[in-house]
Amino acid sequence: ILKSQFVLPPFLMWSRCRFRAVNQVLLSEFNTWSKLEAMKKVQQHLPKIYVTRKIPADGMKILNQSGLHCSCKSWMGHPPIYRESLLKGIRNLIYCLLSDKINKYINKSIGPNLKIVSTMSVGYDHVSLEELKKRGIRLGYTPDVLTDAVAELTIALLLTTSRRLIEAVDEAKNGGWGTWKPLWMCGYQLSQSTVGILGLGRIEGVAVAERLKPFGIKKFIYSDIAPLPEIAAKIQAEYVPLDVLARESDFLTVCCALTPETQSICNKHLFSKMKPTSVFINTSRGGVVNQDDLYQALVSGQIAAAGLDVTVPEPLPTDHPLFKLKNCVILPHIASATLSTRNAMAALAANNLLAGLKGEPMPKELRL
Ligand SMILES: O=C(O)C(=O)CO
Repeated sequence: ILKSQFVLPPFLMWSRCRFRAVNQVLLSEFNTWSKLEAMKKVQQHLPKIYVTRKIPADGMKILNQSGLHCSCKSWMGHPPIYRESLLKGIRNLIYCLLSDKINKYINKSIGPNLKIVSTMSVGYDHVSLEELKKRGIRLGYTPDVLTDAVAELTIALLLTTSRRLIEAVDEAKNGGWGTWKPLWMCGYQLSQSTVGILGLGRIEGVAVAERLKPFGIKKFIYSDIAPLPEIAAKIQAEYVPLDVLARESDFLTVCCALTPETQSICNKHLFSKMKPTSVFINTSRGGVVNQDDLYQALVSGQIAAAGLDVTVPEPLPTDHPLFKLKNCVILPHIASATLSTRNAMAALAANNLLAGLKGEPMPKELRL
């Protein structure tokens, strides 16, 4: 009894305290749990943005600071997002890149939830417009902001190819540079030349021509689905059929978008019409060129040289025959790759997405 008198009261006190403490913990846990559940429910109904790659800072900043109620997930891996992750990740809004195929398979697995696609690119050949239209999905893209960067690189690629700069640097490094020789490393000159532009509808064509003009070009000619007199007037370019473009151009630069009409439009028929001194440049999409035909045209001397910033596939396998040719310069799709342009593209794509989320007109929306 003595023992229990001494032992019991503190035990009772302790157990009462313990009960209260446990009760409080349980209560607060219950509160936290119900808050979490409530948050989960709210989250479930929030619009969900899925960003398919680490994007330039300006774009992410706009998404993070939008103040809009939405949940935003990103694929942070360096290689492009895996198809399975893309299918799992996306729900209502996708911020994607030109390397992500948004086609019927994606749309099927997402069902009716997908509302907005915003691509950080001017090209949208990786997106199935038909599928988007069928499902009432809106599409934002990024024209204009990359025009200067693409035009600058087109000029750089054209000069590198026509003046054989890669070959010349290799020769200088590797002991091929002997005494000065009158006909060694001769290339093709821009002054007094005819420049042909395939696709003047996109403003890259005009931007390229404006930059080439100071080189003393004799004549600009262009081909497109139809004459574009207003645009052509800016650079005094003459509209010609495709065959004439091929026949007369000393430099033929491809600026058109990849569409079913332009798929493989640069093929053996076109190359066979070109001069053996002509230089072919493509900074638009690899799909506009039949690469086997281009290879044959280059090895047979049907055309002088080619400069490509785009290929099929991308990346082009390192053992591809085109890499073996000295008269073919291949860049890894870097036409828009300047920091300011990539940030501008990222910001525009973010603003397109947020405008779509608010149900407002996008700054740059493709009418489907
Ligand atoms: O934006 C595009 O479509 C590009 O190809 C970027 O270089």
